[in-house]
Amino acid sequence: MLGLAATGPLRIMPASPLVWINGLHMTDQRPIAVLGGGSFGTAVANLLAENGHQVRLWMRDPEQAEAIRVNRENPRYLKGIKILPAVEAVTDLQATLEACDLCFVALPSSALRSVLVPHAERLSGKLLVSLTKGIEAHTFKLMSEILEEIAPQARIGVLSGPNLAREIAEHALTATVVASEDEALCQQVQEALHGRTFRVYASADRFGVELGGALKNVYAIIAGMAVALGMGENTKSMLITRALAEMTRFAVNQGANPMTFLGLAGVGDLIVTCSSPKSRNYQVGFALGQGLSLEDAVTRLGEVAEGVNTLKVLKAKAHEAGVYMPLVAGLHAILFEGRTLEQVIALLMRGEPKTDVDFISTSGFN
Ligand SMILES: NC(=O)C1=CN([C@@H]2O[C@H](COP(=O)(O)OP(=O)(O)OC[C@H]3O[C@@H](n4cnc5c(N)ncnc54)[C@H](OP(=O)(O)O)[C@@H]3O)[C@@H](O)[C@H]2O)C=CC1
Ligand SMILES: O=C(CO)COP(=O)(O)O
Repeated sequence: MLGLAATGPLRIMPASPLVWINGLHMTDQRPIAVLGGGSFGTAVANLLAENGHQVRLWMRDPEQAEAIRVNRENPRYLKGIKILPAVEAVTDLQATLEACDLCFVALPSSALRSVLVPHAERLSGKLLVSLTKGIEAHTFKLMSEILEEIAPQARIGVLSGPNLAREIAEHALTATVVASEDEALCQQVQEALHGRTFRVYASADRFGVELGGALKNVYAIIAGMAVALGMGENTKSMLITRALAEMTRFAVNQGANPMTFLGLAGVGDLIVTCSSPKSRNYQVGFALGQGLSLEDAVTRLGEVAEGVNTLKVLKAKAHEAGVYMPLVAGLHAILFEGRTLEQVIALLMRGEPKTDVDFISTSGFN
């Protein structure tokens, strides 16, 4: 059986069912796995299928898999989008991992570890690419760090950028970033996903790219809240710009490259998530701004909004690291410390004067 672990340069040609090895094309291409049958997993599975790949879309719920098999649609998470015939909805994770070498992981951050730990041995030597934009509670680990811990013999990367699942599925022109220290992995992911409407850039800053995707969710909650409260465009612009300053300041403190935050996975993803009512984190913020409790806002959404958990762990980590993050502290105070919005706004606006662009310098944590 031919696999990605074969020796020599290996290229998966886009829009072709052929695998190229050392200049020869072969037809027994291994399928690609997408783990997680939510909106993003489904959208990425369709992209891969459009490029000529056989895809195993793994999900835990047999009823949802059956619905996809019968109706060629994911009615719960991506209603109205036709799922291509090359996407096979499956529920046997062991068989999926045995069949595939390249695996995209689109599970919620709360589930990734528990789903994959029982299969740790099977992950050895595979290419594992996390699509998940979250941080593990208690450990503050990013998803690729968890993958690395579970499967030290695997090759690890992340994919992140301004990538609303529905827009990808509807073929809005979209760009993203694959990030890994493993250049060959980046190239393989680019070739597998690059297509007519989806462009994939590469980066070696896996930590920065992944952190950007996780952090921006918190600010999207704030942006949604601001819109629900009828705040203007000046406010939105101030929020996004100061959010970028704050997240970059934190990321630099943690060892990321600040330049990454000027790219698609930094400011790009921050803009789309803070501007679009299609973002689930924005929707949670909007509901909070309408007066719903956090619990009701999350229940009404019924989908993953990673920013809520990220807020909790980020507030604690920023405190521990001594990084100034007033927006994170303010949202945390409203959601978990019983402060009112008015109190927090007053505190933020009347804080001591600061310098504008201060966050690139590792010494200027103000
Ligand atoms: N949607 C988007 O636009 C984008 C999402 N992402 C990231 O992708 C990740 C997944 O989000 P998304 O696809 O949107 O999520 P959705 O809310 O659309 O779907 C969640 C999926 O996760 C499954 N799931 C939940 N818990 C478990 C578990 N314990 N074991 C197995 N499967 C589980 C759900 O299955 P079930 O129905 O059985 O509960 C469902 O298939 C998130 O980290 C998100 O930040 C990244 C970029 C864009
Ligand atoms: O990450 C996303 C867009 O890039 C999706 O954001 P939400 O999880 O808030 O929907």
